[in-house]
Amino acid sequence: MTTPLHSKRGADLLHDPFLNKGTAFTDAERDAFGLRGLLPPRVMSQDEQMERILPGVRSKPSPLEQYVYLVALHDRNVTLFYRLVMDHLEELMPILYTPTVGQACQEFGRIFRRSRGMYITAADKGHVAEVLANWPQDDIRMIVVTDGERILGLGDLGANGMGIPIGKLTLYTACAGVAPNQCLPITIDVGTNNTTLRESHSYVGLRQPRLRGAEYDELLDEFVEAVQARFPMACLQFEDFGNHNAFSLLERWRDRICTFNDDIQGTASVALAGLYSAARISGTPLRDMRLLFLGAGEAGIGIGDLVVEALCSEGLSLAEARRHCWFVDSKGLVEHSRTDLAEHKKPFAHDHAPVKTLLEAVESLKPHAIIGVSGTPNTFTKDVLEAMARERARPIVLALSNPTSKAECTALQAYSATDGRAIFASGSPFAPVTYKGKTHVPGQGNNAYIFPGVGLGVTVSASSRVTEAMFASAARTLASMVTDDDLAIGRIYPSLSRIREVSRAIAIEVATLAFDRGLARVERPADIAAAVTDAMFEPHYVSLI
Ligand SMILES: O=C([O-])CC(=O)C(=O)O
Ligand SMILES: [Mg+2]
Repeated sequence: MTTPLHSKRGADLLHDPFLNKGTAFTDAERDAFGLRGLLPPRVMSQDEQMERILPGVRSKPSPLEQYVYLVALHDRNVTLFYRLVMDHLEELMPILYTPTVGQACQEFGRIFRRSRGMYITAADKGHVAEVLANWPQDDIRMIVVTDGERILGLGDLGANGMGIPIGKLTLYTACAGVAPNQCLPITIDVGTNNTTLRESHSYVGLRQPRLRGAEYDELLDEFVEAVQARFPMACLQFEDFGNHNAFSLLERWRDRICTFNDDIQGTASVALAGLYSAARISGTPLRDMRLLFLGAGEAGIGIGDLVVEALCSEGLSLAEARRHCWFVDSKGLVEHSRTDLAEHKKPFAHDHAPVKTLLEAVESLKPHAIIGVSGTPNTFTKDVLEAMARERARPIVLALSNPTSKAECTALQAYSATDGRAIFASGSPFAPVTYKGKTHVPGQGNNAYIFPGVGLGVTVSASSRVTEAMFASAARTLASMVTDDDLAIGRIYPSLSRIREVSRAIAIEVATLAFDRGLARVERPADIAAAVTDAMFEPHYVSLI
């Protein structure tokens, strides 16, 4: 008699999405686990199941309906879900991630079926540890947490923001093979200031205004400490917090626990990689580029800081490096005479006369790149793009705001206003554009190229910190995987079809850094690359007997 790998039988087994195989349970498993009669008789292979499921997804009339269908598949059979997603990543990523995940958050209450992840609320203050104790798995390695205040570029969606941690963790597994049962999405519900949402009948969160100030800080402190106690090996990723809290939480915790902020650091890393690739096309190296950001929030300042770090490592002084980065926020150019600047913008306030608009800033500064991180669509107007095209042979245009509806311009707008000369990438996917007989393939400058690999490297090494050096290294690794063929079609990132390869390469670099810097909490393996590969989850059914 072999001992079963778990104690579940019968209907309990079928209803456990991590163990369930549906019609793929073998005859021997059906006999051993009391499944006889509970399943239709034909035993199917995973390939045969895929042949049934994929047309099912494709037959749905809208991306949101496809999302709902895929979530239902995940709820009953996690292995088959990941097999499907991994084999059809380019097709399904826009459903499970940006842009559709944005709509899924907006409609979260309406499409809500089975709960996933955890909700910690303002009402749990003083009891957060007890709530976390309710999670059924102990060995959690990756947590993505949001408080829903700034979901993509869509603003305050309160507890409905849960779609984002779920979507990010889906990519951890699909793109990097972080084990799905070691992932935990968490929403901290401190209320919402979105009154329309709060009053709507389908809203799932607390119906109260957001906690602010000391009460918020105390709850978050309690949360982080409770996470450390309950899941000491977990990496805690902050996602889609409002600017103020995002910066202050990162400052508070980055040197004390294993944590990072994806919107600040992950986005920075993917943008830096894109600039390295764009330099290969334009012939102007990063150290000679002037960058103009639209938006001076998490993404903008995060990118600025990482660019500065990269330039300093090339020998520039801090002051010189900062002068490569200019920012326009909602009040105009960030410059010395401004008295209204938030702390995080001040290092980038240079000497310049006041300028009100992006167009004037482009005309005055003649940047090599404009980087849209404002969450405001249609801000890279025809005038702005034409001004870029006048000054630069190959203007770099990064419209990074998500979802697609918030992009600063479309791919077609970028190419047509610059006579096809723009080096364009966007946060959310755009289809290829054929302009004057040439087909341009926009790259997706999304932190999805970065965080899964960083997370895998951190888990394999059980790193106690996530460092800036890891994001700089991830950017270099990502850029090194961009081929001349990619650049020839205008794509400054590798094809999404290579994202597992990319994530694996990043993970190896990140884990190596953790071991080299003494941050790892496990013994150094003889072969780090092999250890990373071994750690990657594969969505194959394992025999239960
Ligand atoms: O989720 C994404 O697509 C990228 C991101 O972090 C954001 O826009 O907040
Ligand atoms: Mg985000």
